[in-house]
Formats: sequence, C-alpha cells, structure tokens
Amino acid sequence: MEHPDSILIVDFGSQVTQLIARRVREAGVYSEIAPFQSAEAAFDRMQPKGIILSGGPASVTAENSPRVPQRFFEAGIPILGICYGQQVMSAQLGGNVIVSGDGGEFGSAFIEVKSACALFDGLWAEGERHQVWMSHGDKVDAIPPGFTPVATSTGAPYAIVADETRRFYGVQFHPEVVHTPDGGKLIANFARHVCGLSGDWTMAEFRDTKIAEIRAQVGTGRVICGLSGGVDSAVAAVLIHEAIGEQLTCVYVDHGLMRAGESEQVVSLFRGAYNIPLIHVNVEELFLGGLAGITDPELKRKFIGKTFIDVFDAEAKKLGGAEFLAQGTLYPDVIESVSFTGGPSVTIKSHHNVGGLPERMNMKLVEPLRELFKDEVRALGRELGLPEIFVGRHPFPGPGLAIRIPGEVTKERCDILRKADAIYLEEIRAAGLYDTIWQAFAVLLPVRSVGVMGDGRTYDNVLALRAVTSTDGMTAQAFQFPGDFLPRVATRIINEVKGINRVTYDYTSKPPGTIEWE
Ligand SMILES: Nc1ncnc2c1ncn2[C@@H]1O[C@H](COP(=O)(O)OP(=O)(O)OP(=O)(O)O)[C@@H](O)[C@H]1O
Ligand SMILES: O=c1[nH]c(=O)c2[nH+]cn([C@@H]3O[C@H](COP(=O)(O)O)[C@@H](O)[C@H]3O)c2[nH]1
Ligand SMILES: NC(=O)CC[C@H](N)C(=O)O
Ligand SMILES: [Mg+2]
Repeated sequence: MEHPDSILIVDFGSQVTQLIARRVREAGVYSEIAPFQSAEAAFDRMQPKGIILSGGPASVTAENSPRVPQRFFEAGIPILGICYGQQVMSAQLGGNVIVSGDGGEFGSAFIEVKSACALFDGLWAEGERHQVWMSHGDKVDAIPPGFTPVATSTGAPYAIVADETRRFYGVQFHPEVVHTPDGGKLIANFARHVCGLSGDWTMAEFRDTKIAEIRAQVGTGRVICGLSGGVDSAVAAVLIHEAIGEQLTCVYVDHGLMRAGESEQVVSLFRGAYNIPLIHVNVEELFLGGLAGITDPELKRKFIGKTFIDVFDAEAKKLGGAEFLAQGTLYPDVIESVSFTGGPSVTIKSHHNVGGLPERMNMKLVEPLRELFKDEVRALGRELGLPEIFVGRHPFPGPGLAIRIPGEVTKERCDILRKADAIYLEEIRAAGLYDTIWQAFAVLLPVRSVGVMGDGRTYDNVLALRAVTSTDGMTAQAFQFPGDFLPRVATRIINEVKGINRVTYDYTSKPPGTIEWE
C-alpha cells in the first residue's frame, strides 16, 4: 500500500534510527526507513513529502564515508539532518566538518535558542535554554551558504542550523530519544508544520496495512506461530489470525527454562481466550541436554535459537508441512542483534529470534511487529482487543532462565532460580508494584558466598534481583523500591530457597548495562 503522505528516513546506521520512525508515527505520519545505499529506490517508490537523515557511527571526515544521494537536495522537499545527518548535509552543501579536538559531547547537554525557526514554532522562543541529548565526536565547523545557526551548545556552535528558504534543518543532538524532552515535538513540527502533512496515520491503519501485507505474503500457505505467552507473540498471533484464519497454528515450546507454573498458565489462558489451535511441546531434555557444558552467553543464545527452529520444523512436519514461521519479533530484538536495514550498526547480543537463528531456515519468517517498540505493540494489542493480562505482562526473553544463570545451566540451578524468582514476583504483585515496573527478575550468579545460618556455616549461591523502568526497552533505569521491600524479599528468599544464602540488588541502568545479564 503506498501512502500519499510519507516521510523517508535515510539510515546511516544509528542505534536509534527506529526511534525516529516511531516519533514520526506518533505525529500521525507514515514513514519508511531505507539504508543510505538503497535510499534512491525508496525515494522513487514513495515520492515522500520530507526526508530525515539519521545519525550513524561513521565520520564524514573519513574517506568513503556514506553520503546522501545529491539529488535529494534538489527535490524541493524539506530535509532534517540528525547528528551524522546534519554533518553529512553540511559537508555536501558546501560547509565543513571536523573531528572535535576535545573528544565530543556524550549525554545530556543544554542548547540556547538564538533565533526563531519553523522547527520551533509554538514550542521554543529566542533566549530559552533546553535540554537535549548529544552523542557525537565530530562537529560542523562551517555551515553551508544559505544556512544560519538558530541554536548553540557549549560543544556545538551549530547545535541547530536552518535554511528556511530551502526548508533544510540540521540538529547536532538526537531529538528522537526520550532524553531530549521536547524532541518528539520538534520531529512532529518537522513532519506536520514544515512538511505540511496532516497527521491522520493511526494504529488502526497500521493494523489494516499489516493484515493486507500478511495476506499478500502468505497467500494460501500454512503458518506456525511461536507463542510464548508474552505480549509480542500474542499480538502477532491474533493479528495473523485476523489475516488468514485457519491457516494458522500456534506452537508453545516448553524448553524447561520457563518460570514456575508458567507453561500451564500460558496454555490455559490462551486456549480460554482464543479459538486458535495451540500445540504445547515439552522439549526440556533437548534444551537442557544441549546446554550442558556451555557457559558463553552468545553460544547459549545461538544454541537456543537453532533448537527453537528445529522444534518448529519438527512440529511443522507433523502438521503436514508449513511454509511460514511467525514470531513476535520487535525492533529492539532486531537492532541489538543485527543492523535492521543493512546499515552499519554493531551487534550487542544475539536475540534468540533474530541473530540466534540458524543460517539455513526451511520456513520463511512472518514478523509483522518487526518495526515496533514494546509500548506500540501494547497499543496494537489493545486495538485488537487482547485481554489486559496479556497486554500488561512483563517481557520474558525467549531463552528464558538460561540467560539469567551466568555460567553453566543445569536443571538444579533452574529449579533454584525458579523458586527465588517466584517469591520476588509474588512480593512485587502483593506490593502493587507490578504495573509500575517494566520488567523484574532474578539472576542466579556463578558465585558462592559464606554465611551463617542457625549457628552453622553456609557456603551457597548468590542471587541478584533486578527491576527496571523503561518505555521501549532501548534504555532503562533501575527501579527504586520503597523502604523495606528489598530486605523483606531477601530474607524470604534466603529462608525459603535452599541453595541461596545472599541476595543483592542490581542498580545498573541501560546503557551502559543491558537489561538481562547475558
Ligand atoms: N517458549 C516459546 N515458545 C514458542 N515461541 C517462543 C517462545 N519464546 C519465545 N518465542 C518466540 O520468540 C519471539 C520473541 O520472544 P520475546 O520474548 O521477545 O517475545 P514475547 O515472548 O512474545 O513477548 P515478551 O517480550 O513480552 O516476552 C516470540 O514472539 C515468539 O514468537
Ligand atoms: O525474546 C527475546 N529473546 C532474546 O534473546 C532476548 N534477549 C533479551 N531480551 C529481552 O529484550 C529486552 C532488552 O533486553 P537487553 O537489554 O538485555 O538486551 C528485555 O526485555 C529482555 O528480557 C530478549 N527477548
Ligand atoms: N550519533 C551520530 O550520528 C554520530 C556522528 C559521528 N559519528 C560523530 O561521532 O560525530
Ligand atoms: Mg517473551
């Protein structure tokens, strides 16, 4: 489906390019991301009403660094360059970029508004200071003819530059991240006010577009959908079911790495709410057998990714064959595993459903949520009428407890962790904190410590508790529990779970940490 009113986002490999797309979606405007290498083809197909150039890891000063197709600057449509996008636009239009001698700006910074600009209309006024988020080592040191600086920061004299005649704008900071509080509004101003788009693109339309795309991709083929009980796969399953009805069968894989009571709960909840065929496979031995002796986190992830696919293949065969495998893959799974659009982003960890997949796959993937963030999936789930018990669930990673047991995974360690994790979550629910926290879990550390219990010496495992707040899983902060909550949980766990004699709390944010420990 082509959209008459769209914005093309040219990706130079930023970790947060998809956040630009979501800010544009939040402004009610349809957008597509294309890697810089294939941006011209996307441009010709979409005929966009505006262009946004993303950030990226390259330096404009390096030989053969990526460039914008020159004809985009002659198309007569507005362009917004973000970070690398600003730098590359400046370089191509006659300005200059240098590597900052002082090492650049990373994190929070303040800009001062010097003059009015269409990007700020109704938002910022001359003389005001505003918080933004910076992440750059290079900077523009001469702006191209036609541009004027409209805001400055200590590290970047050209924090925002504008050529109002051609409607070209460049920002050195990242308006797409939540740490730039007014960033979403700046992007909305660009999309609606500068590009003149109406802002009538909605989640209901997204759903209709996806249903049409699923039908076109699948035809009369058979689809199996990996259903985990998490919100992503539940939304994917219901959406695909709306699209193709009886061609869909769901498969729940019990790999022995689930939490206490989870398998029974997921299967009965889903069967109770939907009339979609669901197969429950128990393959605990296969997974735990294969994980024996593996301690490296990436090797665990690769083994689990491959084994999931083996199980799906075997189930497909039992059904008489299936051409398609559906998964509830989201954008954060994708960006950390591989570069989404083929741009030059780096791998952080191989999410089992993306980077952990084997190279050869018999089934083709159907992943309708691949561009979305968690909170957008929740909005889509509500749009589809999913019960709140699915929509509001904390995320749980596909590799399950295996990536919460650093070192070797054994059944015994899984059982210890399951007990401790169940107590922690029970207390969180009892305290009414479940919905305030984005994700909470326990990690069984490969460390033993000395303790004293009942006058005897103990030498047992250490458990770490983690709880984070987040909106999209891309950045996160440690949750601050009220007063006596953590000591109470620690006491309960040590008293009730044999094998644990010490409990710690993890205060690391993301970045620099990730949410899971592996
Ligand atoms: N135990 C499982 N059985 C079948 N499929 C699974 C299982 N665990 C994960 N998957 C598949 O892998 C995908 C990615 O897992 P992920 O945990 O990111 O999503 P989710 O479980 O659907 O939602 P959430 O992130 O809220 O836990 C799932 O959407 C699902 O398709
Ligand atoms: O399905 C998944 N397969 C995986 O391999 C995987 N690894 C991490 N996660 C979940 O993703 C979110 C971000 O996690 P990280 O900050 O640890 O990367 C958090 O919600 C994690 O629980 C995974 N989900
Ligand atoms: N975030 C970015 O786009 C960074 C651009 C460029 N790599 C720099 O360091 O300045
Ligand atoms: Mg999950």
